[in-house]
Amino acid sequence: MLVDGVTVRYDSVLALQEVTLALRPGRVCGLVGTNGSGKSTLFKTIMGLVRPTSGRVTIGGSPPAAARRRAQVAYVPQSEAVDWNFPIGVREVVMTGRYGHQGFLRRPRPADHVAVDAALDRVGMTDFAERQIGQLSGGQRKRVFVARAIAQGAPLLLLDEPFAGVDATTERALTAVIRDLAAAGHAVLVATHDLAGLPQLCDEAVLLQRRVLVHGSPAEVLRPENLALAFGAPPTPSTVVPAEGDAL
Ligand SMILES: Nc1ncnc2c1ncn2[C@@H]1O[C@H](COP(=O)(O)OP(=O)(O)OP(=O)(O)O)[C@@H](O)[C@H]1O
Repeated sequence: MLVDGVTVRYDSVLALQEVTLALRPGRVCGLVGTNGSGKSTLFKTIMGLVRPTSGRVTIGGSPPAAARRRAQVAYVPQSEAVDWNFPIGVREVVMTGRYGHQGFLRRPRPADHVAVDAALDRVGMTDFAERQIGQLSGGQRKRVFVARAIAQGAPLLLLDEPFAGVDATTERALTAVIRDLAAAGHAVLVATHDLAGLPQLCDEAVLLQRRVLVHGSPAEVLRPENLALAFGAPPTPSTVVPAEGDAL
């Protein structure tokens, strides 16, 4: 996946400026920045939901819309972007990740059910498969949407703040799932505000502030002078260094 010199404007707001980023199979790239720094806009642009003012995105050499039609990219949006009152069960949500595999009639085949069961199992949500999504906790909802992305089997996974509002156990579990997906050859871009968790989660990270301030190893991104560039003031050490013995 290549984001090549992408600039995005919403009327008078310059949300992204000349952003260039390549994601490679088998690697997790963290996306870090303040509120409003353009992270969600970058995801939406990669998905083809927002059109760049200039520059372009290619996924496997194709434009985003074509990549989406071929189920080449899976997107887990921020929770606020989902209508939780929509009457749909957990299993059905995960099955929507299989649409790209089901042809025009969208009739699930045995392989689709196998993929959905495996994905639910992978995120520890098998026991909740028949629940309505509106009856789940915030952390359980995150797991369901990650399961949908897993079931889709897309080479490129985009996760917008999967750890927002989840407890430490769920964050560890989701981190392990994301690492496994990379080990299986997926390219993963994950937005997170959890700086302390970056070294466990990512192979590389990007500091975004409308443009790419730094792109490097987690350790490089976490250098105080780099964080000061993005966040304005040096963060306290506890936000940078994982606590000793914290086996995330
Ligand atoms: N549809 C829109 N119309 C106008 N401006 C928008 C729109 N969506 C986002 N913006 C603006 O673009 C900028 C980037 O927003 P974006 O949602 O991409 O940031 P973010 O890094 O995802 O923030 P957060 O961490 O709060 O989710 C912000 O200034 C925001 O107000």
